Amino acid sequence: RRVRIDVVTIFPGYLAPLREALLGRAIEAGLVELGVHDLRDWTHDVHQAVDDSPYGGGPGMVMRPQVWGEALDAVLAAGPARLVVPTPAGRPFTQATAQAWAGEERLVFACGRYEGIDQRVVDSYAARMPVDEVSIGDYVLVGGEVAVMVMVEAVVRLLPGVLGNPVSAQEDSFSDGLLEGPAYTRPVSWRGLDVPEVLRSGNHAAIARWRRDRALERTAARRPDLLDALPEDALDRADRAF
Ligand SMILES: Nc1cc(-c2ccc3cc[nH]c3c2)n[nH]1
Repeated sequence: RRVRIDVVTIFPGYLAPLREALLGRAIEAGLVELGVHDLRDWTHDVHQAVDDSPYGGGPGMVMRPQVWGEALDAVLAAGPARLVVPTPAGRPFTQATAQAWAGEERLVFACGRYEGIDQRVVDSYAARMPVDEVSIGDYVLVGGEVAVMVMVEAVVRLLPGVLGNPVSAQEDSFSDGLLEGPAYTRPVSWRGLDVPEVLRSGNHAAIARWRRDRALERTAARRPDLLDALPEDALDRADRAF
């Protein structure tokens, strides 16, 4: 199954890293198609204006609906898709979102800049296709491009054939609801710090127990919200020590 991803932005160069490394190889292997489009290609004025002052006043500029409408109509002409608009005001983008989108045939990302895109763009497309306004976290970026990079990477790594060892995609930090614990490799002693004995014991039950304990400990310390979100039966008696 291949996914077609299109991105519309006024800074197409910002998306260039998507063609590097793992994702670049996935594109070359035909596992995913990526199209990056310059919003200004759909302007008609000499200044290629994509923004204008906000109705109701306030700081900054808002991106004009007409230009976005022509760009998205053109990009969407290739077939039905899910439209994704990054915004700090969006629903949280999570691993579950990435999993869901990995099953889509087409994703179109609209990268805003300035104070964002005229709301009528989202409203008009939401009438005829799935439109998701999503946030990648509670911090404010200057535009949607970085958020799109994050989301594209999170989605594409889940596609069959993209990751060398697909199991790691299943055993993500968030797949059992806990954070990933610490990892170690050679040398056994480094700058006076030793690898925990249990990991070199060959006792796989003890190793599994130790790893779960470290994951629980870390989750309790850093993300108690994830612990609270665990289903009732997720923690056994040994787990409840944390
Ligand atoms: N999670 C998150 C998204 C954004 C974002 C997304 C689009 C635009 C357009 C202009 N500023 C933007 C900021 N910041 N933080």
